[in-house]
Amino acid sequence: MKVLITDGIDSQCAQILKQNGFDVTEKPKISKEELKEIIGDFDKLIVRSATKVTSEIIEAGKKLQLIGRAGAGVDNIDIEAATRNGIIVMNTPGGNTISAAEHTCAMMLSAARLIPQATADLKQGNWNKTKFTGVELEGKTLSIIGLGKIGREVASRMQAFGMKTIAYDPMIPDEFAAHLNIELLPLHENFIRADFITIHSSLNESTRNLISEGTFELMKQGVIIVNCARGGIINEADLAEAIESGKVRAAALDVFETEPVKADNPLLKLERVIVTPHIAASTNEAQEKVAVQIAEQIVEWKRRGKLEGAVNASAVELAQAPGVSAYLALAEKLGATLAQLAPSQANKMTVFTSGEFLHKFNEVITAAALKGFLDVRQSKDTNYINAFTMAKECGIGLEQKFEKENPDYTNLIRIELENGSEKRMIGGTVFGDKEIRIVMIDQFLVEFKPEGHIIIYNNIDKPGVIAHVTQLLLQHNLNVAYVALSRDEEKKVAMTAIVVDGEVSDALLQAVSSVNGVSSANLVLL
Ligand SMILES: NC(=O)c1ccc[n+]([C@@H]2O[C@H](COP(=O)([O-])OP(=O)(O)OC[C@H]3O[C@@H](n4cnc5c(N)ncnc54)[C@H](O)[C@@H]3O)[C@@H](O)[C@H]2O)c1
Ligand SMILES: O=C(O)[C@H](O)COP(=O)(O)O
Repeated sequence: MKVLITDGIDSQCAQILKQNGFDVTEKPKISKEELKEIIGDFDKLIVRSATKVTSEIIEAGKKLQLIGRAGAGVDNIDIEAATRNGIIVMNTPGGNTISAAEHTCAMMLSAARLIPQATADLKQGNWNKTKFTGVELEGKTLSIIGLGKIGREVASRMQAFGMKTIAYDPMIPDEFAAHLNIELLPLHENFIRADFITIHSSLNESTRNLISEGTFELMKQGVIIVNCARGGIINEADLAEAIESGKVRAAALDVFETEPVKADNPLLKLERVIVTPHIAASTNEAQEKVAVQIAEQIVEWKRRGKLEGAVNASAVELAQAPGVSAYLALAEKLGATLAQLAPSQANKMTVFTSGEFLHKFNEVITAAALKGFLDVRQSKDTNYINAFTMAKECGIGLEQKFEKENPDYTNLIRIELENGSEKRMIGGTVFGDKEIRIVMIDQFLVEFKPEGHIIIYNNIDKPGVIAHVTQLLLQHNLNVAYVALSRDEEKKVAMTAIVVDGEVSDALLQAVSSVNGVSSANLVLL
């Protein structure tokens, strides 16, 4: 319950958290050295864009469970490192959308009409009416790169100015854009057709340097460019050149490759560039909204386990769906059982789900199976956030498959683990709401509750084997809770799972393995 708040986050954030029993420390101007030194004491960190939550900070945050971003962009947080360490990263979608959209429109109008330059000039005592001749927006084509929450708000506002809106966003369907009166076009066509371009995508590997030397060549002479999304999406050196050459008439920038922007940045020296210091979200309204939103999201998560705004925890979000928890418990047990049955070198896992209900939970079921498996196989903590990264780091190849209906079970989870030629398989289901059962191991159909100390062995199907084994259990004073027997009549082999009421010693397991006809005996602890 210890939360560290850095950057200037509205006081309502701390207030709400304190009212809900959190122990809050506010350090608005913390250095990266101090952050590294103290982060180990906190389980939650809340930031805006100034604090760089690097992998170094994340590794130092031994108790960290959650990094909250009071805002939209999470590019100042090393999501990969957070995910590897099982830490939830959440932002506040929508909290500052309107402010950012309004700022973008203001920047576009200012760039078109040279308002900041004219203001500065007039304040110096001049009266230059011709120097500040601008361009109209009416009838011009505006290209929106990134048609997310802010992009859409900008579109509707600029349509009111009579602009034609086109856009590029690989995640948005044509019909959705058409419904907003926006024509979705390939990226290069946006560049070719636009009179104005505004950027509203996140900064990611596909958008870094999205606008650079080669793309300026495609653009119309005299295009106006606005970036209130993220520095790094437009290559600053190339933009400076394009402005100097006249290709770009004007640029309006709220964000920069390096922030705070350095005084010698060539863009700052260009008359046709207008700039603001990353303030698109800096309104009283937006700051209140994101502060309250992040605090409430954290309280909801802690109080009711409800996860909202997480950017790296889709499996955790799915795990909250009604009816799925018993299947997750089952998947963990199946993973843990397989980890104890299969040879240690086995490294290719396939998780099969069948049944209509399980279809949409494939991902979280796989995360649960991996958690169960890795909890047994390795010492690091695994959770639904880092399960996939952990599996990759352990060299486990992973496949998820959805099978057709199983004739015997409405919903079934099966996991296969392979090691070259050898393959082990385990399957289970849930009876009613919460009765979890293992129902198959390899080719054998069984049925037992995966709980406690379980001896599982294969044997030649002949008289006397079970009698011999139960004799050994008696000698070790062990009560049998449950026995599940199954056989492969064709191959004349059998499999037995015996749930016992106490601990199984190595000596007993060795003795069971040595019983005539038993080919392998394993102890499974669940
Ligand atoms: N300057 C500021 O103060 C300020 C304020 C708020 C948001 N932002 C930034 O604005 C951006 C948009 O925020 P939002 O809330 O609308 O986010 P959003 O997630 O709603 O929208 C982002 C959109 O970008 C799209 N996208 C991803 N990769 C793309 C690509 N290669 N090409 C085109 N589109 C791509 C996504 O599909 C998504 O629709 C973010 O970068 C955010 O950090 C800046
Ligand atoms: O992504 C965002 O939300 C904006 O860039 C705002 O950043 P800020 O919270 O540092 O103003």
